[in-house]
Parts: sequence; structure tokens; C-alpha cells
Amino acid sequence: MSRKPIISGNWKMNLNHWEAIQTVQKLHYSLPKEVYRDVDVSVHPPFTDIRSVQTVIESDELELQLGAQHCHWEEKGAFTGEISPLFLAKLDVKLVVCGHSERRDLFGETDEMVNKKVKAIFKHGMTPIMCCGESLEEREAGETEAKVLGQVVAGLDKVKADQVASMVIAYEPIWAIGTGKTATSEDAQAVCKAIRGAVAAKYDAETAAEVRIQYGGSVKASTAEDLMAQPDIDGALVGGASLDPEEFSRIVQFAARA
Ligand SMILES: O=C[C@H](O)COP(=O)(O)O
Repeated sequence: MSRKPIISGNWKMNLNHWEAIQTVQKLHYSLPKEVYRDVDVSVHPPFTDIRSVQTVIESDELELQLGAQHCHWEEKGAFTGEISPLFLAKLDVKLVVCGHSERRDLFGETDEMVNKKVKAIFKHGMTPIMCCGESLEEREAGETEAKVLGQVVAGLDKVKADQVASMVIAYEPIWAIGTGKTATSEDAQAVCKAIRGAVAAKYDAETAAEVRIQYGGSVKASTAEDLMAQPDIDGALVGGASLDPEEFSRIVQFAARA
């Protein structure tokens, strides 16, 4: 089974809607057209940019996929400040990040909430990128697998096998996010392999062989090649480096060649 890699740029709370338009246009010009044959590429701008980015993607017929960073699980109601998955789907959003460690740590997102989001994202025809990862303390205590696999199994509660096969799981060690410390490709591979094993144990070998697993945490062009060469790493969730279209484009091209 060969899985198509996916590189996703999570812009976090960066770039206003004018900057977003310029960034997407620059990214488009720095990516060779044929790259999309071998790799899926998504950008995840802040909510206020999504409509502008959608317009650029639609009018210039870009193969770039539009993503979001977060959503609520309910369709509508008294949830001040939240965004409905229905609204995202209406704007042609294809992929939604959920369970990012910044949402878990800074905004109290629990495994149960992540699971509700995964189901809501599927319900509206989009694909979840479900994040998991351990803290430095957990890694040093030898609890990496217990923590990460616990998050994966809880996040997939009552999610069907065919849905899991089509989704993306992002392994992001918290200590590597925005710190410049990338996990070694061997360490990242070991955890991604364990995640695939947990999917096989919960579902079956076929589902595990299809689900795409990204690595995230200080990915740059200089580290992408080794990471992408690992058998269980099918792409990257890129934060800081995705704000620079040239750098992001180089990461995408490494994934295309992997
Ligand atoms: O969602 C992206 C990750 O949190 C990685 O961010 P980073 O590449 O800035 O370390």
C-alpha cells in the first residue's frame, strides 16, 4: 500500500487576510505544478483569512487544499467565539486540525472534545488531522507511547474504520514544537510506527496501512528529507516554516520525492 504524503502548513495566529493572499500566491509560484501528483498540500490560515484564501484557490484553480486550525463540534448555537464545521465546509475547507497541543494545553481541549470534533468534521465531509504528542516530562519518564497511543485511541472512539483509513494523524512531540528541536527521524519513526500499530490493534491491518501519519515539530527543509524517508511518516504538519513560502515549498518537494 503506498500512501500519498501530505504536507500541511499550520499558520497558527499569524498573517492577516492580505498577507494570506500574498503568501498563497507566492507558494503557488514556488511549487512546481507536477508536485501535486505525488503529494497533497494544505494550508491552514486563521479563520479571518479563510474566505480570502478560498477565493484565490478557486479563482486561480489551485490544487492547494484549504484547511482550518480548529472548529466546534456543534453546528450552531450559543457558543460565543466558536466556529461551526458547517461554516467551514461551506467555504470548501477540506481538512481541519483538531487536538493540537496548543488547543489542549492553552484552551483545555480534552480527548473527549477531540473525539467529538473528529466525528463532526467527518459528518460535514471534511478530513480531520488529529494531533497527539507527549511533553518533555512524559518523554523523560518513558511515558511517550502510553500518552500518545492513549490520545489516539480516545480520539478515535466510535470512529469507523473507513473514516480512520481516510484521515490524518499528526504526531507532534510538544517539546519539539516551535523550539527548533526536531525529534530525530528514528525517534519520530518509532512513535509513528507505534501509532500505526495501535490503529491496527483497534481496527485492522488494512486500515492501519491506509491512515496517513504526519510528523510535526520544528520541521524545516533541512530536516524534512530524513523525516520523509521514514516508512511510517507520511508527511508533516509544519508551523513556523509554513509562513515562508519558499521554505515550505522546499519541504513539499522533499515529500514529493520521498
Ligand atoms: O502545527 C504545527 C506544529 O505545532 C509545529 O509547529 P513548528 O513547526 O513551528 O514547530
